Amino acid sequence: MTKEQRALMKAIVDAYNRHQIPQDVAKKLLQEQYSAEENFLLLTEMATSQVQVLVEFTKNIPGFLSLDREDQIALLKGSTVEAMFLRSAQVFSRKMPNGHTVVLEERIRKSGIPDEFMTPMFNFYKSIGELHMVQEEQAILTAITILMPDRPYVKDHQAVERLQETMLNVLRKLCVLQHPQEQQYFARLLGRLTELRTLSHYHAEMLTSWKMNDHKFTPLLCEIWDVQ
Ligand SMILES: CC1(C)[C@H]2CC[C@]1(C)[C@H](OC(=O)c1ccc(O)cc1)C2
Repeated sequence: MTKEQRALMKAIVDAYNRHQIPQDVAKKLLQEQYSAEENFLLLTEMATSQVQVLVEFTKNIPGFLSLDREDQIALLKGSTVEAMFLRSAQVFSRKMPNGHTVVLEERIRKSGIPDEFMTPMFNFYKSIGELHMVQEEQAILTAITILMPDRPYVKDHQAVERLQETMLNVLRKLCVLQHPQEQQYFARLLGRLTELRTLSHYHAEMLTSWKMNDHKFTPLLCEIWDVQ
């Protein structure tokens, strides 16, 4: 890896680690009681803090702030769901002490999310867990997800493509270094991004079903996902 690539990777990993989900949200998962209403409120708090953390992380991706302003918004709005699932999959499969994972899974299952959404979501978490990504890979893969040139309403495709390509080159080298025995590891990582897209489709349905049951979202979530 060249000096620049190592510097880029360090900048992204530092940003990824600097912006963590506040501990109080994670702690609350263990404390509050188990009513569907309480669970929904906790997931709302979790989603809101995840979006805040993602916005801060994105602003620290080298080159992002020099993109066209409207394209920055388009990328954030288009990638938040996928980046959120990717991050929670990583949190789920690694960071969280075992107790939390079981509790979080329990709360998610009992928060009014339609069952047909549960299976794909937890399958995704498992498939991410099985990859045993190092944190550098997680951080760069998240940046790659955010810098997707084909998001709706992106005007300057080229500029986003150039940034994403730089990240892809770093990730490819990193995968060879970190998983020398697995030839296709890099390809498998990118394959997860395809799986993520199907999840964001389910997510839209999840929001609708919550909306139908008169659940309230926070202003930030309404804004980022165009929910009125
Ligand atoms: C772990 C998850 C990624 C999975 C279950 C909780 C999440 C944080 C996310 O929740 C929301 O999107 C969400 C959206 C609006 C709302 O009011 C509550 C949660 C979906």
